[in-house]
Amino acid sequence: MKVFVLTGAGISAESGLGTFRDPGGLWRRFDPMRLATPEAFADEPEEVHAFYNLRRQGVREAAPNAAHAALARLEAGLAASGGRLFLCTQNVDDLHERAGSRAVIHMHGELMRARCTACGAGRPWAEDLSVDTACPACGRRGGMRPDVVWFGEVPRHLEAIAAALDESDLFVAIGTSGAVYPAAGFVARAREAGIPTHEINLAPSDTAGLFTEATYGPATQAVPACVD
Ligand SMILES: CC(C)NC(=O)[C@H](Cc1c[nH]c2ccccc12)NC(=O)[C@H](CCCC/N=C(/NCCC(=O)O)S[C@H]1O[C@H](COP(=O)(O)OP(=O)(O)OC[C@H]2O[C@@H](n3cnc4c(N)ncnc43)[C@H](O)[C@@H]2O)[C@@H](O)[C@H]1O)NC(=O)OCc1ccccc1
Repeated sequence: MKVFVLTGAGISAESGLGTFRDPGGLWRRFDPMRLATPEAFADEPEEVHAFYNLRRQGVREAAPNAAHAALARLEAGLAASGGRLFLCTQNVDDLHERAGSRAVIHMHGELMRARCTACGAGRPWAEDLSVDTACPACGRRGGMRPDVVWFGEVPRHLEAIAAALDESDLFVAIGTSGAVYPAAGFVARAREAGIPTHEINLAPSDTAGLFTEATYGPATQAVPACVD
């Protein structure tokens, strides 16, 4: 059995990491166009660094929850039975890995990594960034940025994602509102290919109508219930 799982901010909500669009969500409190675009970084780098330093601190202090752990078990179980889990996340936190998941595709990048816009070198990065931070590779200051995908930038691994999606036997979306593309378009692609689709979410998402099955409830209860 080949299972494709797409996760969003909802799977990390019960680990204390805010979602984006829910009441009190990040994009309800901050303007994404002023913080999560390359233009914003060019205009107000210190403001963007302050925003991501705050979120990076939140990720350091968070712990994976029962939903992350259930997916790590599913990965091992499918591998043991000759199948495969393809775990694609929109999340920039590292809670899937810290729960024991081995193969995690971060289509929107990783907050615990930084990249130099001058030489392109990327590396793990757990501390704050600022305009004075020097790139350990080329030494240039002011070019280090969070290694995440901002609005208007091309998401990562799109070819591998499309290939895995097309050959999967089941598509599952967990904790995502279906508001951001191209990720929000995956369920339609799976449906067009005749692949069964299952939504696991606190409430119906913007693309709820495209799923053949749905389980609604907190991820820490719904995901283990579906996996075990
Ligand atoms: C706003 C939207 C309309 N805009 C877009 O989609 C744009 C533009 C666009 C492109 N195509 C379009 C088509 C139509 C319209 C617009 C577009 N897309 C882009 O710019 C993308 C880049 C988008 C990536 C931006 N970066 C993020 N994050 C990283 C940074 C950062 O984190 O700061 S997006 C960010 O928001 C996205 C959505 O958030 P969710 O994870 O779904 O979270 P949300 O809060 O919305 O929902 C939470 C859900 O969980 C549920 N929930 C809550 N608690 C729980 C709980 N306890 N248990 C279970 N569920 C729970 C809730 O009910 C809710 O449903 C995530 O992807 C997340 O990564 N790039 C691109 O298109 O490049 C070109 C291209 C594309 C393909 C090929 C070639 C070229």
